[in-house]
Amino acid sequence: MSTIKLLTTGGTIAMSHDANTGKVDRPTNEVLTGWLKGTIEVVSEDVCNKSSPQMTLVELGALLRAVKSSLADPKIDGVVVTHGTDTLEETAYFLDLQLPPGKPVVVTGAMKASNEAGTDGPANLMNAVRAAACADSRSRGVLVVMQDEIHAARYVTKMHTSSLHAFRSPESGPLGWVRGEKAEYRFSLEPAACYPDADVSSLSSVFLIKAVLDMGAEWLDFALERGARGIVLEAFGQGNVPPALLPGIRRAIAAGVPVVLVSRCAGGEPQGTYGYEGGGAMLRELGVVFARELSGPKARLKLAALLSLHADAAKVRAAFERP
Ligand SMILES: NC(=O)C[C@H](N)C(=O)O
Repeated sequence: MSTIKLLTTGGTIAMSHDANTGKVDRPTNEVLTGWLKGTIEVVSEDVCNKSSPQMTLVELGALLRAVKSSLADPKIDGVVVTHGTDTLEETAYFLDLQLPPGKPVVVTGAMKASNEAGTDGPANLMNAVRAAACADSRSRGVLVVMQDEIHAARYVTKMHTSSLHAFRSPESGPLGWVRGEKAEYRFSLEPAACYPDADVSSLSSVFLIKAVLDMGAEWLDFALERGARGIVLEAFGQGNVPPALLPGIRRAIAAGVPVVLVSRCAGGEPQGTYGYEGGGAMLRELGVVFARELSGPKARLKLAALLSLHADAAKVRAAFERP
């Protein structure tokens, strides 16, 4: 029988709904071990007990250490992390960036509290444990299991505020499904670069700025004044911004602050297609780095990881141009 390490961090999967106040609160990770009794060998450890908007680099650091030491234990075949869904995709990608290929690591959560009718927590947890116990889940990067779908941390995103089918991968679709007791994969990903020695502690100095219609360069200037070490720009469509942003982008690049561009669109990759003022072709010429399929929050994590490794402009570009 496989042995899976369950690392709990809180979130709705560990919360209950209070009928008197109508609030979902009071995380208690014990509920998780109760659901799993007798189904598979699971050893659990509470890393923290927070809702996911409250997660910080302190908890992420503790989680990474707990995952690494679990993976190093020869008795452990795979790891499942339970997490609140709001920032689940960031934590899953944070782990993905730093864990080399090997034993499965699966992140899951729930959209409904543990005592709500139709709660998805038990099924999500069961499926995550099954996926982690499956040898075919090895070396696929960190996986996210919600419902019976298996997603890549690199692509998955929370697309709905409350639906049980909130997690989707608009660019790739799920990699596979948990059917019965087994994980079945339909697609494989190109292996992504991994940065085991990275340290994302500079994350707060990597600013994420969203392009909106008729905006000016103030947010870029604000970021530079606040000592930004990197800027991720969530641009329109194929990678275009309002022309008024251009002076701010030029100032950032001249100051040695990398500007990494992602798209506001949930699917597709930004490209240097348009040659007009503010278009992607012009941004490329200015030295803006295009981040392929990553979302803004994930590109921010990757840029912080690269900065911690003292990556220069050429290395930042090369790292974002491949998965
Ligand atoms: N469904 C959830 O887990 C949402 C909750 N606010 C959290 O992220 O902790």
